[in-house]
Amino acid sequence: MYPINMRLDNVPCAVLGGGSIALQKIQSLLAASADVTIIAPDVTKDIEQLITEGALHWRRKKYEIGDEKGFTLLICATDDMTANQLAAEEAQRQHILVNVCDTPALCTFTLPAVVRQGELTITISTNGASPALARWLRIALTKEYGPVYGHWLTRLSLLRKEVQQTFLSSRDRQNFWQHALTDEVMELVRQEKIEEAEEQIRHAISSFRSQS
Ligand SMILES: C[C@@]1(CC(=O)O)C2=NC(=C\c3[nH]c(c(CCC(=O)O)c3CC(=O)O)Cc3[nH]c(c(CC(=O)O)c3CCC(=O)O)/C=C3\N/C(=C\2)[C@@H](CCC(=O)O)[C@]3(C)CC(=O)O)/[C@H]1CCC(=O)O
Ligand SMILES: NC(=O)c1ccc[n+]([C@@H]2O[C@H](COP(=O)([O-])OP(=O)(O)OC[C@H]3O[C@@H](n4cnc5c(N)ncnc54)[C@H](O)[C@@H]3O)[C@@H](O)[C@H]2O)c1
Repeated sequence: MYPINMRLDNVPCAVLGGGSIALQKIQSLLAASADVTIIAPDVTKDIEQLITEGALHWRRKKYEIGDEKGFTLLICATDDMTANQLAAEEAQRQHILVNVCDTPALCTFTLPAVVRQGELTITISTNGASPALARWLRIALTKEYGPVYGHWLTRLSLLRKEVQQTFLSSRDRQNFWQHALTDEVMELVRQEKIEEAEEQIRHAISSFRSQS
C-alpha cells in the first residue's frame, strides 16, 4: 500500500448504492468538495435530503456497464456483489480509482480511519487486516490528539513562515526545527499551554539567529 492524500475539489466521483455505507462514503467525499454522483435505484432518507439540497447528483437506476465512464473515482457500496464486481472490473480496465467497501481484492485503494484537528489529519490503515483495530485506534488517537493540536498547528504554520524568512538555507531550517520542536515544547502543547510553547519556539529562533 502506498499512502497518498488526494485533492478532490470538483473532481467527478461516483458512489454505487444508496444505503448506510454509501452515506458514509458520500459524506467524506462531500467534505473533500468532490462533485458526487450517486447511482442507485433507491436511497435512504438522509441521502434523499442531500439530493434535495442539491449537494449531489442522482442517477436513479441500477448499475450498468458504462455508468462509470467520466468519473475519476468510484466507490462501490451496493449490497449486490455481482454489480460491485462488474463495476470495479470495468473501472479498473479504464484506470478509474476504485474502492469496493467490503472486497479488498477489488480495490485499487482502501479507506483509512481518520482523525482530523484543523489542518492536521492522522490516518490509520491495517492493510485490511483489522478495520476494527483501525476504528479503535481512531478513537484512542482522537482522545490523545484533541483540538489543541489543530490550534498549535495553525501557530506552527505561521512560525514556519517566519523561520523561512529568517533562515535562508533549507538545511538550516531543517536543523532549526529538529532542535526547536522538542518533547518539552510538545508537553506544553499537551497541557494546552500554547502561548508558552510559542514563546519557546520564539526563544529558539532568537538563539539560532545569534549563533549564525
Ligand atoms: C477504516 C474504515 C474506513 C471506512 O470504512 O471509511 C474501514 N473499515 C472501517 C470499519 C469496519 N469495517 C468493517 C467492520 C466490522 C469488523 C470487521 O469485519 O472486521 C468495521 C469496524 C466497525 O465499523 O466497528 C467491515 C469490513 N471492512 C472490510 C471488510 C471486508 C474484508 O475485510 O474482507 C469488512 C467485512 C464485511 C463483512 O463481514 O461483510 C474492508 C475494508 N474496510 C476498510 C476500511 C478497508 C481497510 C482498512 C484497513 O486498512 O484497516 C477495507 C479493506 C476496504 C475499504 O472499505 O476501503 C472503517 C473505520 C471506521 C472508523 O473510523 O470508525
Ligand atoms: N451496514 C454495515 O454496517 C456494513 C458493514 C460492512 C459491510 N457492509 C456491506 O456493505 C454493503 C452495503 O451496505 P449497506 O448497509 O449500505 O446496504 P443497504 O442494503 O442499506 O443498501 C444497499 C444499496 O445498494 C443499492 N443497490 C442494490 N443493487 C444495486 C445495483 N445493481 N446498482 C446500484 N445500486 C444498487 C440499493 O438500492 C441500496 O440503496 C453490503 O454489501 C454490506 O454487506 C455493510
